[in-house]
Amino acid sequence: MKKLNKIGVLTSGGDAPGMNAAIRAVVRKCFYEKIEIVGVVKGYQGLIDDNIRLLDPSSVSGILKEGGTILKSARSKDFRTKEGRGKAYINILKHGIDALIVIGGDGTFTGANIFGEEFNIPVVGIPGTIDNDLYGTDLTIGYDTALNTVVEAVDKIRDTATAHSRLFFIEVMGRDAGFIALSAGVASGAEVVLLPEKPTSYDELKGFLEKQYSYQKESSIVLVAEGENMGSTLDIANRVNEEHPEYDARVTILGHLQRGGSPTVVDRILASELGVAAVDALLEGQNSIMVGMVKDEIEYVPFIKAIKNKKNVNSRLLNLISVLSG
Ligand SMILES: Nc1ncnc2c1ncn2[C@@H]1O[C@H](COP(=O)(O)OP(=O)(O)OP(=O)(O)O)[C@@H](O)[C@H]1O
Ligand SMILES: O=P(O)(O)OC[C@H]1O[C@](O)(CO)[C@@H](O)[C@@H]1O
Ligand SMILES: [Mg+2]
Repeated sequence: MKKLNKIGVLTSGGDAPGMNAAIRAVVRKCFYEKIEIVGVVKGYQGLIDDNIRLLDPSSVSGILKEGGTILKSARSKDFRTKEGRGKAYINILKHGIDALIVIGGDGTFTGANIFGEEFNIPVVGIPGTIDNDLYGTDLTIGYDTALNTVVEAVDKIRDTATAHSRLFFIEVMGRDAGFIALSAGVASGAEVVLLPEKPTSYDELKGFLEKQYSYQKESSIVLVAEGENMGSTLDIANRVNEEHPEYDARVTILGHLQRGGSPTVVDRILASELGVAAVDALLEGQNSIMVGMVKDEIEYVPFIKAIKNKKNVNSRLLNLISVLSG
């Protein structure tokens, strides 16, 4: 195994609270192990554009509690091309980088897997995405903070919904995954959740809502994952209002506020553990793997498994929504 003298670290895809805590852990662990560490600014695009700078323990002072990412993030189109990845590799050689740590989601790991195979450079991934849609880790960095943000917002909407006896459709993030909608739904007492993993028909939804209305509930909340199957949340709510004007339905789209804010304790600890584990993995000669946390143990999960294997939504939680919404 080639000696590790210099590691590069980057954040990629949607930012997630706790990415900074992970960067800090990687940088401080490298210092501890006497390995040089450089930060790549703006994800894979920064590798292509040679936007690379030296980091030291003081460059990560005070960032543990900060949302966003000091290294910035990007969704790089160029990295999807062989030519772009070729440019990235030239810059890796230019800076003498021996291995990469990438912090991001499924897309980031897909890119890392291709790059590692093309150029034979060791890459280790740290799961950082609010979506929690990676197999091989119980939680991804940022998910817990996003959940807390969503629940705080839904609680507030519940106050006004109850005051006016209204139905609210609240859209949360999750292009392809319903983890945020489901867990936040249980934690905020949502009456219905709409998830991409469990397609619901309009008639089923109508049936749920009619049942709720017949109970004379003070308010009802439908938490909608953005990737659910029925189309736009506004269209669903408009149709419901046309057929049932008495529900007086309203729509709130929580949007990007879910990605910001200071990370929770859970995310800070997870990010610190996985940041250190990623450097350990490289020192052990690991390659093309994600470091995950399963039942409080660090696991090395091949990128291909983390991306391709399906992490199932918790059917117990789904059942709770219908049992407890009465
Ligand atoms: N097939 C691919 N080939 C090369 N690079 C890829 C590929 N898929 C994704 N990437 C790179 O990874 C970046 C991040 O992926 P993506 O935008 O899907 O976000 P993500 O890592 O899944 O995070 P999140 O879902 O939380 O936003 C892409 O912008 C692109 O640069
Ligand atoms: O607006 P952007 O940055 O493209 O990101 C939106 C997407 O990113 C995610 O938040 C994940 O980071 C998805 O749930 C969402 O669909
Ligand atoms: Mg993703």
